[in-house]
Amino acid sequence: MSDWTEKYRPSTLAEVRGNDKARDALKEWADSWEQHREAVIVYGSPGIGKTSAAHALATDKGWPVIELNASDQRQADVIDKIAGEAAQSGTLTQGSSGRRLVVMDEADNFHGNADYGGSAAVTGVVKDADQPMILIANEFYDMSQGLRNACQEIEFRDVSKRSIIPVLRDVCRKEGVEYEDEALEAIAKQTSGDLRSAINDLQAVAERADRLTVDDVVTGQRDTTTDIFDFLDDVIKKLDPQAALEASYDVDETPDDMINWIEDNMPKDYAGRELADAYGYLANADRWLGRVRATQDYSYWRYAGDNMTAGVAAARNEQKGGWTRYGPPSYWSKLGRSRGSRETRDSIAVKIAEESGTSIGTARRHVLPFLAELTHHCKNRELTVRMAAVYDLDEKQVSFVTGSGKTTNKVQSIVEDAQELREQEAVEHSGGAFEGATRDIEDETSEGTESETDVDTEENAGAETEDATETDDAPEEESDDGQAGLTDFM
Ligand SMILES: Nc1ncnc2c1ncn2[C@@H]1O[C@H](COP(=O)(O)OP(=O)(O)OP(=O)(O)O)[C@@H](O)[C@H]1O
Repeated sequence: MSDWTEKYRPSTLAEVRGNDKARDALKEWADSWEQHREAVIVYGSPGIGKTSAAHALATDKGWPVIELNASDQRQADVIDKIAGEAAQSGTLTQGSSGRRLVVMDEADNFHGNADYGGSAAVTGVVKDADQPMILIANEFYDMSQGLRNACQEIEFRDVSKRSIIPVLRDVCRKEGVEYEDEALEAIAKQTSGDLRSAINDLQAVAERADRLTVDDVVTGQRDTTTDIFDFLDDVIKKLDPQAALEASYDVDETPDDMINWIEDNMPKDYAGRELADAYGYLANADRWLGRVRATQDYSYWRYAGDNMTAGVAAARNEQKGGWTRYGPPSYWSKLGRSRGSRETRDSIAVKIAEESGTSIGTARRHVLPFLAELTHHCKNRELTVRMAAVYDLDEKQVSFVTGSGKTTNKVQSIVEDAQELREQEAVEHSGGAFEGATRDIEDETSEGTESETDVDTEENAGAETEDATETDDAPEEESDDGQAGLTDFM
């Protein structure tokens, strides 16, 4: 079955749903471009129609599109060249007033890239561009001030449930899928504003059931991983190195996530020499990913990709068959997929760091996976409540750590109980149960290296040292007052 989000991508602005004001503003920007000649930043959450709107606008105006992608067009000269071409071909073309619409995706990915001249180069291009240019971004304030000042801005908001449901209904009718209204409601609700995910979920459920019912939707988890399972089977068992590499282009995972999937599943089929060789390739891939993080030069992704796909396939030296139960990488499956989940993760790490006196990096890399394991699906409710209380976590954060749905009563009631516990403890003044435990982890694991700088801002670093001294006064074990410390549950 083809991808419904592509099949039903709006082709004209009129088909872009739920963002009428933004849509009109975009049209107005384009119509008046000859007068103001400014670029525009279109920003908002993923999957709400920003890219679609840009392309639909181009169709409506009869402007051919030139696409720039921030992750592979990092260096100033590449950007200059392409923008130059856009400008040039524009003046040579007949019809459509010779205009080209330059669309730059992921325009907020340039930040912190000063060494490469990324942000400055884009700002330069934006100022000099002789063509209408749309920059698409998730986070407006992740872009440099210079860039923001040089552009107009249009915010796309999350698509409301009220706008999502008719889109889903339409797709069902066109696909001849029968549905319960409640099923569509449930999909719209669980994807909170992200229309692309809603359509994806709809398709996933429709592939399993003849008639969509609420039960199908509620029991069927978000089915975004089907592809990766097929892909794992291909890389690990079937394809030659070249084909394995090519197969990876169709998988909707970043190399950072993909390596975790491969690393966790490959040993289920590989053994001995081939296992050792495959790990060698994964180690190479990991080194390249490290270089990407250090330099923000995303062109290195391809070397990481080569190693983790073609390399792993090349390490295979005997026929593989049968069916293997692949699984999502334990902890990583919950992380890093999107900016949203990274932000949630980092917000939790900050709280852990503040409470426990660890660094934010340690909190994220070592404490958080540990908490995730212990509170998995809130099975140990008491412990989950304590965790939520100690770190003052909200529903979103609890659901992130435990992997339980945020809207379930379970998570809500845990957060309520945690709140109560906090209030009680404020009265009793009895210190955090997790402090000793997280400090132990810090002691065992801290290597002092901090290559990721995304959340470790100076402000946070300040908080870190302050809290570290506080924690030193805290007792190592906390169980004597009847409140179990984290270590007591292990
Ligand atoms: N407002 C919308 N109206 C109609 N369809 C939409 C809308 N938003 C999203 N979609 C559907 O979701 C798909 C993805 O949307 P699109 O790529 O435009 O989102 P985006 O906001 O640009 O996301 P990203 O920031 O991840 O690129 C579209 O192909 C379309 O099927």
